[in-house]
Amino acid sequence: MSGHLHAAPEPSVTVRTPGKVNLVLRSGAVRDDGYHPLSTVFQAVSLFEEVTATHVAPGAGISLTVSGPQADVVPLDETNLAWRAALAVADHTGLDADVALHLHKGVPVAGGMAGGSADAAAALVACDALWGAGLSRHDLTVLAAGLGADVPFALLGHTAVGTGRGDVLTPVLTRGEFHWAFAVQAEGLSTPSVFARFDELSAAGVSAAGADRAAGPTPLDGEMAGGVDPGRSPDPGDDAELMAALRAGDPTALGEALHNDLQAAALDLRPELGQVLEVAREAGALGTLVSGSGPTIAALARSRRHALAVAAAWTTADVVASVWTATGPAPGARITG
Ligand SMILES: C[C@@](CO)(OP(=O)(O)O)[C@H](O)COP(=O)(O)OP(=O)(O)OC[C@H]1O[C@@H](n2ccc(N)nc2=O)[C@H](O)[C@@H]1O
Ligand SMILES: Nc1ncnc2c1ncn2[C@@H]1O[C@H](COP(=O)(O)OP(=O)(O)O)[C@@H](O)[C@H]1O
Repeated sequence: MSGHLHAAPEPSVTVRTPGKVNLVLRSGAVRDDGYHPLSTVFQAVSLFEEVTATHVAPGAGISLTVSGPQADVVPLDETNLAWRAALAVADHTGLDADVALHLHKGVPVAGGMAGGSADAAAALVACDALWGAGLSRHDLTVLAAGLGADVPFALLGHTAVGTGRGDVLTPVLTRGEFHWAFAVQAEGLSTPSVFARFDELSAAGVSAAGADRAAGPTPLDGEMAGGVDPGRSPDPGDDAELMAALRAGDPTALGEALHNDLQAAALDLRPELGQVLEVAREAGALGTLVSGSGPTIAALARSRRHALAVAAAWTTADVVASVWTATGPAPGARITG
């Protein structure tokens, strides 16, 4: 007896996407559309979001559930970026937006590590696969950029330069594995409010290096003065030393090249972050900085063991809500089940 073998439609698809740290973030003056021109280097780290998309009855619409350590502070309605991602796939393809989404959150919420963006990227890939939409990588990237400046990077992963709003990506060659410790605060910071404070500080002529100095001496002092320059778009060519450190897999050189123009604004809004930076430096971190718009503090360590020692120093000093360790770079969106 012979017959056609039909692959049974998958009842659900699970996609894993990484959180990120910005190794360098330089911002120009705010544009007319409210966005800032950026020159940033993203590194994906091994803290992952997992989004499962499951078939539901036709006409059932979108539903959303969330699990993980901070699930209670994640919106469960159409403001959730994963929900918006499912709608974007349906709108683009003309398919019905019928899906049950479950998010398992492994990235700190509102911490400057782009967990919501990672959910959006995962939901794009999961809905595309579940519905058999057959979107190209290019289609997915365009939809991702429409959802948020950070979303295309969560698709791509690894390490990449971001220009434009941070959504125009160029992959960066790196060697080896870098070890990170992350200090997470009880309350997140809103990205627009940090950019708004950045604008105010820029207008007042306060440089990023000035705020860093207030939190203690750093190898970046002097070198980064004038990092806030509202007069021009930032130039990725400024980061040759960082690129060389990544290519060589040299964590000491990478630590010295870390820089974030939004750090002054985040420290201004949360002065207590100065102590978190200080504790990491005392624990021998190779470099420290605010991750993205904060308030998470990222510390680059010599090894996995050293990352754990930095995390332990934060816990002992009682200056954080939770500590996380991870390695980078990590891969972008992957279907895992
Ligand atoms: C600061 C960064 C650094 O990687 O990350 P987070 O710290 O949020 O993770 C990103 O630029 C955030 O990207 P994302 O969170 O996707 O931003 P979006 O949702 O597109 O924009 C939210 C708001 O942030 C501000 N914004 C964002 C990106 C940008 N290049 N300029 C901006 O001024 C705008 O006020 C915008 O309305
Ligand atoms: N899937 C999601 N996960 C977390 N937060 C989300 C999500 N969708 C929308 N949000 C909203 O976006 C805000 C910032 O989200 P998140 O991506 O975690 O931080 P950040 O932008 O600092 O990297 C949250 O406070 C929440 O209100």
